[in-house]
Amino acid sequence: MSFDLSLVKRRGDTLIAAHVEGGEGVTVLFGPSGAGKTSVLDMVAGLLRPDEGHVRVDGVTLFDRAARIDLPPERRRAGYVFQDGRLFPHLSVGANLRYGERRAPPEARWIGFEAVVDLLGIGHLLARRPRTLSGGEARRVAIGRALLAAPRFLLLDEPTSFLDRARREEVARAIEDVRDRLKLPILLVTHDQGEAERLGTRIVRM
Ligand SMILES: Nc1ncnc2c1ncn2[C@@H]1O[C@H](COP(=O)(O)OP(=O)(O)OP(=O)(O)O)[C@@H](O)[C@H]1O
Repeated sequence: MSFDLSLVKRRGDTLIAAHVEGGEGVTVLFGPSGAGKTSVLDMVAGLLRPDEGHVRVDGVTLFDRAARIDLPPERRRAGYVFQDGRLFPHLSVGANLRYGERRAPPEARWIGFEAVVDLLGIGHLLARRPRTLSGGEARRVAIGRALLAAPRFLLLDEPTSFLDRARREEVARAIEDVRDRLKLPILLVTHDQGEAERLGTRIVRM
């Protein structure tokens, strides 16, 4: 089992609740704007504290309110790809990727620079600055940077939003490759039904 989540959080007037028991592959959080999908990713990453519940990934407890366990984000080892990518604008693509790699403790590294570059097809972009990339290229680089930090699991927040059809296809294929070749547990947020069905091994409605 990969994700075992039971989360309750009140934010303003909204009560966010999510229950996920997933196997391998991609678990999709699907639902309308404001349902709390990004908040769930933040709780799994350790950026937002749930009011109740637990977060377990591959049998490791990252948070358990009752047992008073609350690992800090850096010990959870999430590869969190935010909706806007958040590449460093002043660094080249290659330097953005190397930044991810430096965050990984050497003994934890399980994938190398060349393997990530090949998997995501970004070798021709290494010298470029983020502002010169297309939306799809930037998303693939952000996924690459997250992978190089040797995550135990990936959190992808609306990875194809604000992209045109061709770029959506490019990013969806990259996620399929990560899913099928790396066997990393992935929690992915979308409000696009087609994308949920295409990428999700299972869909959790919120
Ligand atoms: N910092 C905050 N303080 C108070 N309420 C917040 C805060 N951030 C988000 N919320 C509220 O929490 C709820 C869930 O927000 P969240 O961003 O997790 O939803 P979402 O499903 O990811 O939405 P979207 O698809 O629009 O990104 C919303 O009602 C939102 O208004």
